[in-house]
Amino acid sequence: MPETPALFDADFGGDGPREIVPGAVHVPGWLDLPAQRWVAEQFRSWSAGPVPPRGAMVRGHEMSVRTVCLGWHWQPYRYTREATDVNGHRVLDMPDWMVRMGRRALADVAWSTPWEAGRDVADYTPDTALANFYDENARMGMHQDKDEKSLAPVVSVSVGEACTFRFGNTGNRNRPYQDLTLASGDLFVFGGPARLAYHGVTRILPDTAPAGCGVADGRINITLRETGLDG
Ligand SMILES: O=C(O)CCC(=O)C(=O)O
Ligand SMILES: [Fe+2]
Repeated sequence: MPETPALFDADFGGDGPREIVPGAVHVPGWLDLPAQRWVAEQFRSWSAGPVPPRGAMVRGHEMSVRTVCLGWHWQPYRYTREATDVNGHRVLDMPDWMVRMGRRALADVAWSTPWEAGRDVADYTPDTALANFYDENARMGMHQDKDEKSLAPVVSVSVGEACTFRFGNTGNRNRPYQDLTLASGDLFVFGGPARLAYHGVTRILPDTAPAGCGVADGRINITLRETGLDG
């Protein structure tokens, strides 16, 4: 009798979920064009304030990626309600649609690893979103998302130009890693054994934004996270 293929076999085919390593799943084309345009429009409205996108200062260097945060403001290496490293204003609230989007994402990748006793997809409640903008020269070095107290999965969506996304291991920023293309509309989820894997963006692929995605130049990426913080 032939073996039943596992859900995330490499030959799962087409544009379905692909497991990159255990706990990390890529879903190409998860958002359709109208949804991508809508996300791009939301990004533009957040950028109008109260806290504008900024390149965070990391060890004395301004990041080439510009970030605007919702719910909680991230700065190296903590979360605050006020953007004390920008203009001191409180960031916008986390929109409900993002919580729904996060739950939908976990459901669509059939997330089944509890990150805490009794916690699962139905009560995934991301309370911060880091919305990044990459121009064609922006990069993000290999790092771990480890300023959250919660080990709930990170849900990432991208709109605009594609990038080369490097997803590595939990031990260090070097090999083994895999380079994959994250294109407009793609979903990427990492949690469980991959939650603290090093990852980064090595380059933006010019002229790859699909017509009608709402972003002509550059790339928007939004990561939803649970901070595990109170108040
Ligand atoms: O742009 C991406 O796809 C990844 C962003 C990221 O790793 C982060 O914001 O921590
Ligand atoms: Fe990250």
